[in-house]
Amino acid sequence: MAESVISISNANIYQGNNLILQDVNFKIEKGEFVYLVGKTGTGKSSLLKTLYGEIPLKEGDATVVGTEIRGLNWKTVPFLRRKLGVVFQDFHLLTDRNVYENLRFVLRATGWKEKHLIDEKIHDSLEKVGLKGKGFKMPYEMSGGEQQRVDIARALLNSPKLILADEPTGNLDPETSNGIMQLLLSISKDLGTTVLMATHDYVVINRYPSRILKTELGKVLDSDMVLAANKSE
Ligand SMILES: Nc1ncnc2c1ncn2[C@@H]1O[C@H](COP(=O)(O)OP(=O)(O)OP(=O)(O)O)[C@@H](O)[C@H]1O
Repeated sequence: MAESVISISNANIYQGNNLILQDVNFKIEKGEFVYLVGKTGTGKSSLLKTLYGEIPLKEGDATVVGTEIRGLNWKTVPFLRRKLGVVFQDFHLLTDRNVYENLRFVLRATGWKEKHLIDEKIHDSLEKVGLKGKGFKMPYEMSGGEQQRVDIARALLNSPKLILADEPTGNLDPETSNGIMQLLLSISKDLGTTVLMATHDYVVINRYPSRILKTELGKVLDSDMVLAANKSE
């Protein structure tokens, strides 16, 4: 039987007291690449934040890379964060330190202490995103595309089984977006990493078609379910 990396059932997603998404049900298996689309304000980020433990899950159940999301607290969230990587639209890099120090900061915060292991992980991650030897660069010395690659390198540091990406190409020109998409797709294909990626970019989706989850009218719709329903008609 396939191994679900994300399994969410009967979940209601809130922002504070506001119900944003109702009765959310889907599974994502190991190695899948899935888009999350939907009009602005329909809850894509809220869903991702719930999956990485930034918004508490109050109703329903979800298991993400083997961790039960309901009932997570500030003590248990770091265990979840070590098993997944998050990629943001606006990179979230620390602007006062170079790339190496940005990555080292995350490794230290997730419990790594030995310098040679830290150096090895940073080297490997930068190599995977095509930035080998660029650890000395300051974020402001890099293009948007390069900063997004650093953000992805940071997400890869702990060899995660899952990457949650929130509009990772949202601030990039089409050619740079294309490079970032190819990188994310190769991470999914070559490393077997599951990727759930929120996007507005239908050019990207048409170029690299894959399963789509869509937030609409307070629900999450699943292209796999639509295909299955059409087949059985
Ligand atoms: N911190 C917050 N506090 C209260 N409400 C919020 C907060 N962040 C978002 N919301 C509200 O939650 C709803 C869903 O927002 P969310 O950011 O999840 O949508 P989205 O689909 O990711 O939008 P976008 O495509 O613009 O990023 C919106 O109505 C938004 O106004």
